[in-house]
Amino acid sequence: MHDNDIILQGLAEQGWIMLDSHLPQPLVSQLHEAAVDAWARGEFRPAQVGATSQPVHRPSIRGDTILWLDESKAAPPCRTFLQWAHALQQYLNRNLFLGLKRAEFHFARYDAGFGYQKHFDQHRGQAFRQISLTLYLNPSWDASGGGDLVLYDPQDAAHEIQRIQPHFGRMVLFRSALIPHAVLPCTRPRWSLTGWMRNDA
Ligand SMILES: O=C(O)CCC(=O)C(=O)O
Ligand SMILES: [Fe+2]
Repeated sequence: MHDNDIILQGLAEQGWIMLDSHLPQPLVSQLHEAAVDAWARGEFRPAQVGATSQPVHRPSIRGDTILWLDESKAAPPCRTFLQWAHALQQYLNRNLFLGLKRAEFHFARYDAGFGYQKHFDQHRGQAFRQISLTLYLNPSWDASGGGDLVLYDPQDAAHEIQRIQPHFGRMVLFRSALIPHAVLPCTRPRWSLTGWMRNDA
């Protein structure tokens, strides 16, 4: 089965899917380098939580620093990634009828000791995020690094359904409205590229 079909089937039938090595390894390496370079230049900002009108910085809830990708200014590997994501968005639209209109992505870096408490990716009263996607950018990660993504049961948010280590090149997609999830605290810096496909223009 083609990888896009696997993504489609996972999202349609269980609400989430994990893939290893879906994107070419050199591209993932270049994305990692782009993230580290931008971070070293001081371009990352503390992530915030809450409604867009009054977001707040609460590192005990959400401890990452992020950099939103801007297609017009993005480095070549970021553009390649955004183009790939756009093609996937079209494919999902043709097959899942989600009415996806745009996508937004940011690099994220969790420093040692930080994670992200259990949450949904749809903000209250703003149900625009339909598909969540995270690509992990951590060369030679192992279990001692912590930082698992934990997915919980849509029917019972106390019940874990999956723990996912943030290995290099691994990608997770899930239905933003459906899957409660958390990032466990990591023990070393944890890099990712995360974003959402949305149904607003
Ligand atoms: O990095 C991850 O594994 C997930 C991050 C996340 O849940 C988010 O940014 O909303
Ligand atoms: Fe999330």
